[in-house]
Amino acid sequence: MNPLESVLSISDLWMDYGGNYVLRGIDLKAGPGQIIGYIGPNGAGKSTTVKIMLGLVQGYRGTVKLFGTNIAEEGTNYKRRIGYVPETADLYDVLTAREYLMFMGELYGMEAGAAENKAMRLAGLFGLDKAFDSRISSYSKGMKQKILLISSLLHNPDLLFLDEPLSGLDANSVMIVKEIMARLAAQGKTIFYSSHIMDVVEKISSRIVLINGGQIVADGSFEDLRTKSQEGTLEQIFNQLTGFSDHEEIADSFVSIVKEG
Ligand SMILES: Nc1ncnc2c1ncn2[C@@H]1O[C@H](COP(=O)(O)OP(=O)(O)OP(=O)(O)O)[C@@H](O)[C@H]1O
Repeated sequence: MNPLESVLSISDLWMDYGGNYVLRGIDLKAGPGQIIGYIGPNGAGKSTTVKIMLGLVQGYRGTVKLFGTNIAEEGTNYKRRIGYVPETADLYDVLTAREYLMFMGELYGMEAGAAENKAMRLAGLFGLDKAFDSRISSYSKGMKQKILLISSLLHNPDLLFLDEPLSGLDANSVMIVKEIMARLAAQGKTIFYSSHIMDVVEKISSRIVLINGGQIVADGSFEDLRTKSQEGTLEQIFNQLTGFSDHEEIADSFVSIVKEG
């Protein structure tokens, strides 16, 4: 198999909800060591693509292969090699971090003691040692996000789906997580990174895939995209490729309505 398709291969992926097409022929292949910035406007179809790959959404047309296996034909074994940080997570927040992470580790097939030990050391590196036995419901937004990141990585997955992984993190933690991602990619992990924070995507992605209206409208390194679009920043490229130039007009109208007596 071509190493550049060996982790993930999506061919002609279509998905509709009651006749409303949200994915229109997505073709995407990825290999080890890539950090793919998967971006697009709200409702473009990013989460739907990711949820299909995770086996959470059925009823699509096309072929999705992970690690060379068609996910429609295999059981759930391939999921052991996947980690996922969802945009909004329902953490079982009556549990403590220790209980939650042990539970997650066991779901991924880890032995309880091994999961506990690894979770405790990872939480310590995120400064969560003192809170490790407190209920997650008492955690701040950033602390919860750190737990999600740990739980996505506990089983050492080869493919990571991260949806706004830096959400709620302070500047120091953001730096740590960016470094972690770069190191994981250097070890051959594949990272699928969805975010609306364009300057971070621009910096950390080795490849950027822009989806609009359920179709891929750009795929390449930031430098490739910049050369093609003749724009300076990823934010400008994003606006150009999604045909958006009305921000000032919309802001004017918004503020004038706000000002109404
Ligand atoms: N279960 C569902 N039933 C009906 N429509 C859905 C369902 N899930 C998603 N959609 C629609 O599919 C389209 C794509 O949604 P999706 O969540 O994939 O977008 P997204 O690119 O992840 O957006 P965002 O940036 O807002 O997270 C949207 O129009 C959404 O309303």
